[in-house]
Amino acid sequence: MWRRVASLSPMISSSSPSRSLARNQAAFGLNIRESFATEISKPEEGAKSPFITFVLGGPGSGKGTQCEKIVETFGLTHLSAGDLLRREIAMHTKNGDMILNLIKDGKIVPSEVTVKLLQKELESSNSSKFLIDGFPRTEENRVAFERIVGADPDVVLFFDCPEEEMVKRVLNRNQGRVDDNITTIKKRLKIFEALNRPVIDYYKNKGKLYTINAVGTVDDIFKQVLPIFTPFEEQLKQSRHVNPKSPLVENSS
Ligand SMILES: Nc1ncnc2c1ncn2[C@@H]1O[C@H](COP(=O)(O)OP(=O)(O)OP(=O)(O)O)[C@@H](O)[C@H]1O
Ligand SMILES: O=c1ccn([C@@H]2O[C@H](COP(=O)(O)O)[C@@H](O)[C@H]2O)c(=O)[nH]1
Ligand SMILES: [Mg+2]
Repeated sequence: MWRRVASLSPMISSSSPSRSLARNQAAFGLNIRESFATEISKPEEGAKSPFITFVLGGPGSGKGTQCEKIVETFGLTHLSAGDLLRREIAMHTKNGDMILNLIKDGKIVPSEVTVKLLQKELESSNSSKFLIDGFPRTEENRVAFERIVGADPDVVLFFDCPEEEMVKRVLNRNQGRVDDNITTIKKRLKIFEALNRPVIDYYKNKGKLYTINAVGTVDDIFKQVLPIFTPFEEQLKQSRHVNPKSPLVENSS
């Protein structure tokens, strides 16, 4: 579905993003002029663009939980950026130790690393509809994805949750994550406000953002998610659905 078309370096021009954003990113150890040579992919000639949903929200806002329900119902392929990074740690790849140290500290992994992991998953998948969970974390991530992968999201979900609820959920999560402790959570919340808010605002201005009140039961929250995908039903139907219970599966009789 995808083909590599060019290499890119440097990735970000000096004119974007804004100076205040640059200061924010620098404060959290990011280098907005980070330049790297990498491959740009584009959907193959004649192929339909994939349907991409970005799933945003603070730590513990319920992104992963709601993604599971979206997958069950609509058959999108779930790509969690955090899970891909944790897999690198578990597999002791060359970036594993660096990723572990950043995650422990609640910091953002360089765009090149995360975008390449996502790109690999997108390119090797037979699916044409994706839920990209926990990405982009920063404006730099967003620009890197657009330029390297060559795709824009169709939908951006933002799970809006008060900090104290997020902290409570993360501390009760019990999945053995190295970043589920109060010290790291405080850092992640700060980084979320400073670096992810501008991304949320960007998609709001583009009319692509759907804000969901993430307080309530999992099912109540999903009731807000369901109608967001209704206008895309036809588009989502055109690709194969993995779940036979999906309301979007065409009747085979
Ligand atoms: N609506 C909800 N009410 C109460 N608990 C919830 C709700 N949704 C999810 N949880 C629980 O909160 C915890 C965090 O949820 P989840 O892992 O889905 O969040 P997340 O946004 O993916 O977090 P992270 O960014 O840290 O990966 C989990 O233990 C999950 O079971
Ligand atoms: O695009 C990304 C996604 C994640 N990270 C790092 O991983 C942790 C955990 O991410 P979750 O989405 O909460 O699973 C996050 O705090 C970052 O340290 C990243 O750098 N870039
Ligand atoms: Mg998650």
